[in-house]
Formats: sequence, structure tokens, C-alpha cells
Amino acid sequence: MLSLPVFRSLQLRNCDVNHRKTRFIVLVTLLLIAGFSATSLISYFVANHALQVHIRSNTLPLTSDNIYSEIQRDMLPTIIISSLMAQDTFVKAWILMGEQDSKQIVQYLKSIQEHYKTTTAFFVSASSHYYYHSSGVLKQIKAEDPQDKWYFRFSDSHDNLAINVDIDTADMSRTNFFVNHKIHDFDGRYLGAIGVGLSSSIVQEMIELYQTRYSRQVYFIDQSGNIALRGNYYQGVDNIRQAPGLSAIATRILTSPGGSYTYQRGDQEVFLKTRLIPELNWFLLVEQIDQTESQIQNTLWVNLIFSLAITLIVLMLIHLTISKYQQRLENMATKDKLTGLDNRQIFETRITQILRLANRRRESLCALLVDIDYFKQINDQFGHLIGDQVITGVAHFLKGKLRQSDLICRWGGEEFLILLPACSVEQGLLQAAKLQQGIESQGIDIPGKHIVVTISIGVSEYIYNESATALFQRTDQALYRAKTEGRNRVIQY
Ligand SMILES: Nc1nc2c(ncn2[C@@H]2O[C@H](COP(=O)(O)OP(=O)(O)OP(=O)(O)O)[C@@H](O)[C@H]2O)c(=O)[nH]1
Repeated sequence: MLSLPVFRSLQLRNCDVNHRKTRFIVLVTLLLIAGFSATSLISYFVANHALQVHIRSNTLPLTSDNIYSEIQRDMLPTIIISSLMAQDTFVKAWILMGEQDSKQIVQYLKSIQEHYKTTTAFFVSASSHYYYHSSGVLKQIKAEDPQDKWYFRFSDSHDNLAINVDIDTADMSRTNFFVNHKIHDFDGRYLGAIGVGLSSSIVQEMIELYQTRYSRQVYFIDQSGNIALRGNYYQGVDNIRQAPGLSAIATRILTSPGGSYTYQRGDQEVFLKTRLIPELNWFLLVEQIDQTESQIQNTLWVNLIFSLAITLIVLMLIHLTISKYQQRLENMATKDKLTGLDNRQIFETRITQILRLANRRRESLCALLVDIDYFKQINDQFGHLIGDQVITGVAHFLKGKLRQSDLICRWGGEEFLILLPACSVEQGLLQAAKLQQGIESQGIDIPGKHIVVTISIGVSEYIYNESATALFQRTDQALYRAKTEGRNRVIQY
């Protein structure tokens, strides 16, 4: 018979197993979280860096090249027209002939404007200072007129070509993108400035188109860093030397024909690609705000949520698997393998609780010790396997006749112990008689056989404050008497 310390040790072992299980699950959780977080964060930083490098070294230069090609396509024709006008022999001859008939040059400028669909076409004479326009002779320019300063600045410069954005002399309400070309006679003497102009709104529309097409900010600066051309939505200052962030790299931008930069505008990081456009003598600036971080941050969150979901699934699977195996181990430790009844070890733990309850409530309790009669003969006659089936059959029979609250366990080889809580000895004897007579009349049916089986039962009533061992001993003595008095009977202690 097992003593109380053994059962206490069973309970402790159970506690220990649960503790280890929790520790294992916590450890796996930490490992999974650490692993997933580390891989997600590493991927985040690597992707962020790779994307930034990609934008700086591929996307932005490609955009800049594309925009440059588009500028050449969209604006260079205007430059070429001005250049052709400056080489025109009719124009040179007309000037050299003393600018006789102004209608001729006006007609010429008108046909240029109409044919090439420019906004304006003009010629300013170096000798007469007349401003000829497609609509007539507009005025005589004067060095002191601020509006005419462009001409004298251009005449004094060494450049043959100058582009500027200025108020249209023919229509003061309009700003034009002027392409001015110097015109020389056949001996290289300076004759004046000739060229065409496009409405700056057309040029702005072009820039906005580039911006929308490439989702970048596009603008032009002249050699001094002044914003020469920009889209309508440009919100920066007039010179890059005054722009926060940009001012620090302004000199580098203006002294290099092209480059890639990164600068900080407020809390945003901006990628910048610059390139000199020799035909305009301007720099093209293409900017992109670094949004890689926020895009990749979203991916990081998705990754982490996925990782969390996977961690939870893995933990659930681990919990279920461990619980299943724990349940199986518990069954192995607490159940009798042959009959499926509780085994003797676990039964005694329950007995302690039941006896305590009976003591507290002052309730009666009966113990029945059941033994199959002449079981050795059954084994000898039918073999051990049939013997096993008889034990199982008796166990099922007994279990089937008990209440939900009654307890039964396999006590030994062919012995069963039954506890009947809240049961007087009279009721216990009645129940024992029912079991003994029931099995005798019913026997045990196994496939192909009917075996007549009888049982002997010892019955004893629990005495308050009595130990479980004392109760078992008395019940055992009653059973012994049932055996010695002829078997197949119920004897009360
Ligand atoms: N088949 C089988 N036999 C078992 C098992 N456990 C014990 N036995 C056998 O059961 C027999 C019990 O024999 P005994 O203790 O002499 O008792 P008995 O033959 O039933 O005689 P009484 O109890 O005096 O009526 C022994 O031969 C054991 O080997 C078991 O799990 N399976």
C-alpha cells in the first residue's frame, strides 16, 4: 500500500512539470520574438539603405537624364530658331542696308513667330537701338530704362546666347522665357540681339509636367544660384544660398557640372541631383524627398505583425502538443492501462480529500474491496489474454453500476477498491450485494465466449478521523473473511 508522502510527491511532480512547461513556453516566446525582431530590423535597415542608394545612384540620375532629354526636345528648338535667325543673311543685309524699311523686318519676325508658334519674336539693333517686334517697332531702348537692362548686359557679355525670364516688352502683363542670340555682320561686327520668346507659363507647364511625370521637384537655377525657372507650386526661396539645408551645399552645386547630394529640409531628408545644361547655361535641379523610410517602416510593421501572428500560432501549437503529451503522461501515471480505471497511486490522493470532506461534513462513507473468485483457474483454463479481458469486463461492469460520485480503482491484480461517499453501511451492503449478484447472473461476455464469474466483496464503514490505511485494512479483513467463508458473497467488517 502507498503512503501519503508518495502522493504528495506525485502532486509536486505535477507542479514541477507545469512550471517547466511555462518556462519552456516563455523561453520559446522570447527566442521567437528576438529572432523575428532581429531579422525584421536587419531587413528594415538593409532595405532602407539599399533603397536610398538606389534612389541616389539610379532613380534620380535617370530622372535627371530623362528630364534633360525632354528639355532638349521641348526647349532646344527655341534656341535653334534664335540661332538660325542670328545667321539669317536677309536680316544681316537689312541691318547693313541701314534698317531702311521696318515693315520688312517686322514681316520677317511675324512669319517666324507664326511659323514656329512662339509667343514673341524680336530684334534689337545695336546701332539704332530700335526694338523691332512681330507687331511693329515697339520702342527705342535706353540704357537707363531698367526694363532694357537685359540688352546692355547681354551686349557687354562674351556670350553669344543668353536666356532670361523677363517681362514681355510687347505685353507688360506677360512674363516670357527669352532666348537672345547675338547677331554679327559678315566681318564679325556686332549688329544687335535677335531671338524668340515663349510665354513663361508654357515653360512652367512643361516643368510641372516633368514634375508630375516623374513625381520629383524640378527647377532651374542660373550660375549665381537664382531660381531661374520653376513650377507654380515651388515654395522655396529665390536663391539656393538662402535655402535652409541647400545653402550649405550651394557652392558645391554651382561649381560642379553635376552631382548627387543629400540635404536636410526641416525634418525631411532630400535627395538632390544637379546637372549643368550648357545650352541654357543653367543648372537643372531634381529633388526627391526621402520617403523610403516611411514605406519600409510600413513593411516593417507588416513583418512584425506577421511575426507576432506566427509566434502566437507556434506557441499555440507548442502548448497544444505539450498539453496533449502531458495529458498522455498523466493518464499513464494515473490510469490503469488494462482497465482504464484510476490506478492505485492516484486513487489514494483522492481518498485523502474524500475522507477529509466526509470528516468535515460528518457524512458516512463506505469502502468495498472486490476480488474475482478463483481467477487463477480462469487464467489457467482460458489463458492470460482471456484473463485480462475478464478483468476488464468486471471493471466495466462495476463502473457501470456506480454513481458519478463513487470512486473505483484497480487495487491489485484482480482486485478493485470502491469508495461510496455519502453512503451508510446498509446502503453500501445493498450496493455490494447488487454487484455480487449482478456479476454472477450476468457473467462476462468476450468474443466467442461466455465466462461465469463470481466476486467476493469486503465492506466497511468509515469511522471519523480514521486513517485511510486503517479503513483499507478493515475492508481487506472483511474480504478475507468473504473468501474464507466460501467466496461469492458480501461480508461486512
Ligand atoms: N490475466 C491476468 N492475470 C493476473 C493479472 N494480475 C494477477 N493475475 C493473476 O491472478 C491470479 C490471482 O490468483 P490468486 O491470488 O491465487 O487468487 P484466485 O485464484 O483468484 O483465488 P481466490 O482469490 O482465493 O479466489 C494469479 O494467478 C495472478 O497471476 C492480470 O493483470 N492479468
